[in-house]
Amino acid sequence: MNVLLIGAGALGKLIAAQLARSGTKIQVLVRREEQMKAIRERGVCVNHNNTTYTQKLEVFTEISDLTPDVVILTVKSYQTEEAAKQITRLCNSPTVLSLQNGLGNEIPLAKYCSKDRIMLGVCTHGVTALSDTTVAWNGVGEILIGSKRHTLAPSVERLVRLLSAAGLHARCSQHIEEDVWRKVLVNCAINPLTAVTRLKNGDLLEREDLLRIMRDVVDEAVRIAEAKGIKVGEIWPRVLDVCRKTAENRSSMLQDLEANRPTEIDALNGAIVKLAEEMSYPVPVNRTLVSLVRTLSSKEVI
Ligand SMILES: NC(=O)C1=CN([C@@H]2O[C@H](COP(=O)(O)OP(=O)(O)OC[C@H]3O[C@@H](n4cnc5c(N)ncnc54)[C@H](OP(=O)(O)O)[C@@H]3O)[C@@H](O)[C@H]2O)C=CC1
Ligand SMILES: CC(C)(CO)C(=O)C(=O)O
Repeated sequence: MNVLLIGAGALGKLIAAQLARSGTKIQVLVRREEQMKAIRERGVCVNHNNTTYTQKLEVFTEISDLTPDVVILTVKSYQTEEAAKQITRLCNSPTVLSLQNGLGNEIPLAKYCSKDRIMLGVCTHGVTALSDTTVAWNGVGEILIGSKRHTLAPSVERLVRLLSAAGLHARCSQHIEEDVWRKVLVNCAINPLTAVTRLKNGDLLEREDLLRIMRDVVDEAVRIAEAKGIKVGEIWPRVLDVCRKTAENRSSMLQDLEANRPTEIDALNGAIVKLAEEMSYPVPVNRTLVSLVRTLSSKEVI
């Protein structure tokens, strides 16, 4: 099976390196010549559990001659459309797996790829990019893969086996929409609040006032999920558990703000607000956090 991965950031480099190391044929599409040259020269270096390995990778900036069976998308949610357009330039019609966080990544994908070939994934590994060629794999998690249409493309079970053989703990999910929502709800509770306060995830647990805000974020967002017919179950204990297990983390949204990069707020709390508007449900706490994060990430704020 040929796999093409688009986006060699933190998560992409880890997945590509682990797959290549375990013998899967994987090609990687990046968008900068500079990164392509660096990976061709030095390979990708993965730091994990006080050990380091380096893996050579096939890397390109041009997609046109490739014929992958599966495309794995590991760009940020706001980069999906640009990446999806590139998929149309492939010679074939592969299965496309989004491993991105957030709601609605499949919408721009569906403009360019057939819906029955779009698969969604939920990834709970924790990876930080240290450079264009180096990542730190800080948290071992798992990858769930499924389809909103409940029918898995034939290549998916094979991909799940390859990801598992690569040490990435993958499995198929029959309820991927619920799984995506559960992760989104946790990210909605933790990410914007850590971004606004500049606290680590674990610090949120120390403050009653912040816990109350998180609880309100979750309650509002769970109502939206339920109104959409998504059964998410108990989310609050999950939020507390993730805060405890990732206590020393600076959330991805906080890191994005500090590095002056766009954040994924629109695919998280922003998506909740959008759905709430469509249904005329009030979500004041989510709305406030979206405004604060957007303001902080606008160029005018120092
Ligand atoms: N990091 C993690 O631990 C986890 C991340 N996720 C999710 O995975 C997604 C990716 O996250 P992460 O890896 O951290 O993000 P990064 O910003 O580190 O990586 C995104 C990469 O995509 C590249 N890219 C963007 N557009 C294109 C394009 N059109 N063609 C080729 N490459 C492109 C970027 O290139 P450039 O460098 O040139 O900007 C960048 O290298 C997000 O949705 C995130 O929420 C989910 C679970 C865990
Ligand atoms: C789970 C959590 C909150 C870990 O930091 C995360 O996914 C993120 O930072 O985006």
